[in-house]
Parts: sequence; C-alpha cells; structure tokens
Amino acid sequence: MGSGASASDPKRDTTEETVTREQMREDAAQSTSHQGDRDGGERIVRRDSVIQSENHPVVEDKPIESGETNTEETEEDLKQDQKSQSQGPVPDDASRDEICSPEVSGKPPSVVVDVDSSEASISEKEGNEDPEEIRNSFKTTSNESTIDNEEVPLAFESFLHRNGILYSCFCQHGHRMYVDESKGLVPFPMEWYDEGRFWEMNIDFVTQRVKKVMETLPGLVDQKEIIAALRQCNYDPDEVMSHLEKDRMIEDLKQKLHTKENELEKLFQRNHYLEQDSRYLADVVQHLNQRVAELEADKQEAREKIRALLNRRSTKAPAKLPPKPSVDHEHLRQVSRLTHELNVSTKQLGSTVRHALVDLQNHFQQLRELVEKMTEAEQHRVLEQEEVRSLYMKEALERKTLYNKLLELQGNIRVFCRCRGNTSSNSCLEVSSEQEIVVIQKGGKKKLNFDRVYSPNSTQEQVFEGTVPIITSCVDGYNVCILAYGQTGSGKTYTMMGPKNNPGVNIRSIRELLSICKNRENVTYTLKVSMLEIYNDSLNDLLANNPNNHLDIRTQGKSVTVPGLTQVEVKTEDDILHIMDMGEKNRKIASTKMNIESSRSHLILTLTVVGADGLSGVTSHGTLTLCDLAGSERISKTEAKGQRLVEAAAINKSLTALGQVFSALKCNAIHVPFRNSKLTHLLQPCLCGDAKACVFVNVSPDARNVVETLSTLQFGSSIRQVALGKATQHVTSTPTTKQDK
Ligand SMILES: Nc1ncnc2c1ncn2[C@@H]1O[C@H](COP(=O)(O)OP(=O)(O)OP(=O)(O)O)[C@@H](O)[C@H]1O
Repeated sequence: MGSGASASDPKRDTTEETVTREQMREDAAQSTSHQGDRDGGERIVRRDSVIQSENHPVVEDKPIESGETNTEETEEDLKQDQKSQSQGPVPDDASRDEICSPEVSGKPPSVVVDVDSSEASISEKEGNEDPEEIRNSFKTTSNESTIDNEEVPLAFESFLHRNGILYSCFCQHGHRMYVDESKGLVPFPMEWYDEGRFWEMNIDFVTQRVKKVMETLPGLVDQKEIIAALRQCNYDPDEVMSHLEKDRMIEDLKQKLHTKENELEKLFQRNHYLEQDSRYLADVVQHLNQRVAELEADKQEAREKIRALLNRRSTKAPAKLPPKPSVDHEHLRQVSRLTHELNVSTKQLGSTVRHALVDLQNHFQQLRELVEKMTEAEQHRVLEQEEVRSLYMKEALERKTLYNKLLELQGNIRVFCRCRGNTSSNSCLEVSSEQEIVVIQKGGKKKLNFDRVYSPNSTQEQVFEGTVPIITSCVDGYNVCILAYGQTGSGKTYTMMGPKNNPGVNIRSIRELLSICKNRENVTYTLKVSMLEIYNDSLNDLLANNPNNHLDIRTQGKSVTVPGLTQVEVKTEDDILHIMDMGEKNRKIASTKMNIESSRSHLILTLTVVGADGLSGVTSHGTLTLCDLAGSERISKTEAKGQRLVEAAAINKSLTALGQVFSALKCNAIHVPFRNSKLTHLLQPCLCGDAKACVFVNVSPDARNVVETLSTLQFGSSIRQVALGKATQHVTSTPTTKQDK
C-alpha cells in the first residue's frame, strides 16, 4: 500500500477505503510479525497521515462520507477539512495542536511513523540527489497542488535521534526531508537511519487513543497492533474499534460456523448410522412379520387339527380301557431272576465269543502265515523243479549228443522198435520203457533193448523226430540209410510212407531237408529223388515212364550206382507229393492173407543232396536212402501160391541175404556177402562203413505172431551190435581261381 493516497480525493479514497479496511488486518499482522527489526522498534508499513501544508501538516487522508455520523473528533476533522479547502493549510484545533505541539526540544509536533528497512532504499536515493532539487520539488509539488487544487500526498513524520532531538520529517514521492531550525527543509541523511527511529508511541495523542481502544476492547493487548489499526484509520479509535469489533465478530462467526459445520458433519454421520440401523431394523421387522405369519398359519392348522380330533372323539364311542392285569409278584420275581441269569449268561456268552473270536483270529493269522510260507515254499519248489528240469533237459541233451557222438565213433547201426496197434485182444508185447520192450511168450517174458521203442500209441511225428538228427546229417554230406524191417503186415509201409493225411518218414524227411536247405542262405542245394523197387530180384524204376525197363547195378570202387535210374529234382512239397504218387502207382502191391495191401517188393527211395557253398567253395554230396523192405512171411501162414509164392520166395531170399550181411558185419568178417542179392548189393554203400544207418524193426503185438515178432526183435537187437565204422563226410573243394586268390 503506497503512501501516495490523496486525502482530498473523495472518490479515490472511497475506492481505497475498502482496500484499506481489508488490508488493515494484514498491516496489523505484518507489524506484529516484523517485530524485532531495527532498534527493536515496530515495523509497520507506512500508511501515513497525509499532510497538505509544508510545515503544518494537518489534513488526514481519511474519507468522510456524507451523512455519516461520526465521533466528535471526526466532525472536527471534517470542519478542518472544509477550512483547509477554503483557506489553505492552517494550524488545526486542539487535537491537531496536540499533534503539532513540540514535545521534545520545542520541535514541531508530528505524527510518528516507524519505517522499516525498505525506507533505506528511498533514503539512499535521497542521499545521491541534490538537496536543492529535492527542496524545490517539495515546493513545486506544494505549489502545484495549491494551484491545481490537487492534494499531493505528503507524509508528516517525526524522527527521534539518539542525541535526544526529535525532528519533524516530511516524506513525499519517496523523498524524505526533515526540518532543520537553521536550514529549513533538509534531506534526511542516510546515516540517521542507524542513529534513531521514527516514533509515535510517545505522543500522548496516540497513547491516549491506544488506551481508549484497549479499554473498550479488553481482549486487545497488543499496542503495536492497535497503533497499526489506528494508523490505518487515521487515528480514529472509534473506527478502529468498529473494525476490530467487526473482525472479532467475523472471527467469532467463523468459529461458530466451523463448530456448526463440525456438528453438522457429526449429525450427518449419526444420521448415516441411524439409517443403517433403520434398514437393519426394517429387515428384522420384516423377518419377524414373516415368522409371525408362519406361526399364525401353524396355529391355525393346529386349531383345525384339534377341532377335527375333538369332532372325531365326540363321534366315537369311548374306547374301553383294557383291564389291568393282575400282578403276580412271585411270577415277577422268577422272571426277574431269569432275566438276571439270562443277562449273566449273555455276558458270559459274549465273553466266550470274544475269546473265541480272538483265538480264531490268531488261528487265521497263523494259517495265513503258514499259507504264505507254503506259497513261498511252493514257489521255491517250482523254481527248483524248473531248475532241475532244465538241468535234466540239458543233461539229457548232452547225453544224447554224447551218445550220438559215441555211435558215430563206434559206427553202430541205430535200431528203433515200433509196435503196431493191436487188432486182437491178445497182445504179446509190453513196452516197459523208451528203450525196452518185453515179449510175452508161453508165460515167459523176454526183454529186449533198442535205441528207442515206440509204443502202438506213438504218433508219426514222434517216430520221425527220432530220425531227424540222422536224416539231416545228409545235408552236410553224409550217407544216411533208414531201413524198415519186419514181418508182413507189421507196419513198415505205414512207418515209411504212411497214409496221405498222416505221412511217414519218407515225406517228412524230404520236407525237412527242403526246409533246411532253404534256410541255409550261403549254400545252394539240389535235391534229387529216385525211386526203385526190387521185385523178384530185379530192379524197377518207379519214376520212369516205363517201370519195367531193365536196370543193372554198377559198382565202381565203393560207389554203387544204377545207370539209367530216373532222378527227379524236388523243390517244393508239391514235387514230393507228386513223386510219391508216381512211385506208389508203379509199385507192386498185392493182397495177401496177412495184409490186404502187402508190398511184394523192396522199395528204395534215394534222395541225393548236393550243396554248393558259394563262400567256401565246398560242395557236399549226401544221400538219404529210405528203404521199405518187403515183409518176411511164412508161406504156411500167408498160404501164398503162384506168383505170390514166387514173390515170397524172392523176398525171403533177399531178407536172408540181408541177415547174412549183418551177421558178417557183426562179426567183422573178412568177406561181407553184399552181392548175394540185389538188395544187399544196392545197400552196400549204406552198410559198408562210411554211412549212418538206422533200422526200424516193426513188430505186431498180436499174440498169434509172437514167434515172428520175437524173431524180428532178436534180429534187430543183434544188428545193434554191428559196427559200421566212423561215418565220413563226402565233401569236395572246388579249385580256386586266380581271381579268387
Ligand atoms: N502204427 C500203426 N498205426 C495204425 N495202423 C497201422 C500201424 N501200423 C500198421 N498199420 C496198419 O496195418 C496194416 C499193415 O500195415 P503195412 O502195410 O504198413 O504193413 P507192412 O509191414 O508194410 O506189410 P507188408 O510187408 O505186407 O507190406 C495197414 O492197414 C496199416 O494201415
């Protein structure tokens, strides 16, 4: 707020009044907050009295509105204002005299204003300027204002120097001057700001008014604040009090408003809680109403039921109460005693049952443990059994292998015995084991041993399996021979050829050899089959178109061949069946008394197996000779006549020759009569030492044939002793070429 407010400009003052009053509090607060500044004096923004005249400043800048009722002093001021306007600056009334009267060292009276440090800048400015200019400017301003009738704001101040002299000062346009008795108006020196202070509290006029304000408003104790307020109001205490009163009222109202607002807030909060409670209570009431309605409904229902019961009771005749039974006390005591005994018995029984259950559980437990142990032992036993069995199998296999090797080394003929199924009730044979057969004759028993005995129940497969190890060796280049020897009708043809649906050794062995040859990838095999019969000591080629063509046997060293004999290569099983069919058709068969389809010739089926090993260059030559001999027969039994008799004679002759050969072989005779018959001649390569031979002795269990059976078995048993010598492999190496090398 500047100090240039004009006291004689009513409009301007009126406008500023509002500002002034609003800022009055600010000034007061500032004066309070800036205490402790220079000289420890008050620090109040200058809102000075405005003085019109140079030496007698009187006019205040307080605006007086028309019609406003003011204090006495204010009215005097108003009068003074009017005088000032009409007469120019003149000394004022008493109060004004009070202000202007010299209080210190006869110096002119003054309104004292404390100046803060901001005034120093003004003073600095003053210090640099020419005093004469400043003085003239004061005069000019004064004159101008007089001429223009415009009031130039001029602050009248008093400054108390520390030398004790009170100087009257004027401040206008930021320039401060003081009155020197000798020099007149002199610029306010800069250094004086540190040598004294502007002062107004020592003026009675001010102190009286401050006192008045404090008395009127006991709450106000801060004199500086009051002085600031007075200064704002041109030292009009009534106005100050009015303003302060208003402020206080405003503060009180504000305080009350704040309190009311707090109360209102609390009320709102409470209202909120009450609304919540109200809602909750409304819910409760609703729930209770529902419950009441339900209870009402229940009550109604109960009433109806009671009513219905009452109606029913009124319609029914009152039921007669059953007569009370007469109480027999003795009987009751007995019943009680019995009940007690029963209870005791029940308890005992319960206890017994519990004990029994415990025992039973223990037994069960023991049994369970035993069962577990037994199961474990059983598993252990099974494992052991399996182990023993496998060991046994291994042993048996090793034994067989060793046995076969032994036979190979010894060169013995292996002899298998096969019993035909018995057609009569009387049997003369007992198969006691796999190697032993018993012949029962006239109450006596004769045991005979063979490499293997096949009972009547043995199948074709089982019989074939026994020959497999020997048969398959022909693939490796051995000469193998299998003979079927026996009485007519004893099952030789069945064993060797067999029926079509259950073939014998012939077909099975060729099939087996085909399979083996097929599985050996590196060796190329060629299987060729020839089939001939020796009928009445002559050879017939059964695979030739004309089987009656005459064939001779040629011997070349150890080799025995039949030139011109038809050989047919076989590759598949169908080939085998086809060949067998051809041979069977051409064979001489006739019905005899002993056999409906009796073979009247010896059948010799020869399979040549040549294997060429592409890697080693080795070629093997093996032969498998399968011989189904014609049956020995007693003429008396077969009652053969004519051609059958001739045939029988030839058969028996050739079989006798075979026996002679075996006998010679058995006793290692120097001469073996192989050439006594065509049969033995042809079989010479198979029996002379480098072949493996196997003989089936077929026997009939019919007791009527016991003599022939025993004779056959004795023959077979005797040829087991025949030592053929070590079998040799027939292999030839193909000479290797330079390129191969
Ligand atoms: N193990 C057997 N199981 C069933 N039937 C058999 C058995 N052995 C032989 N037979 C039957 O007995 C009869 C005579 O058999 P087989 O013709 O094979 O005798 P054989 O010894 O060849 O006689 P032969 O010397 O007169 O030719 C045939 O009907 C044959 O089917």
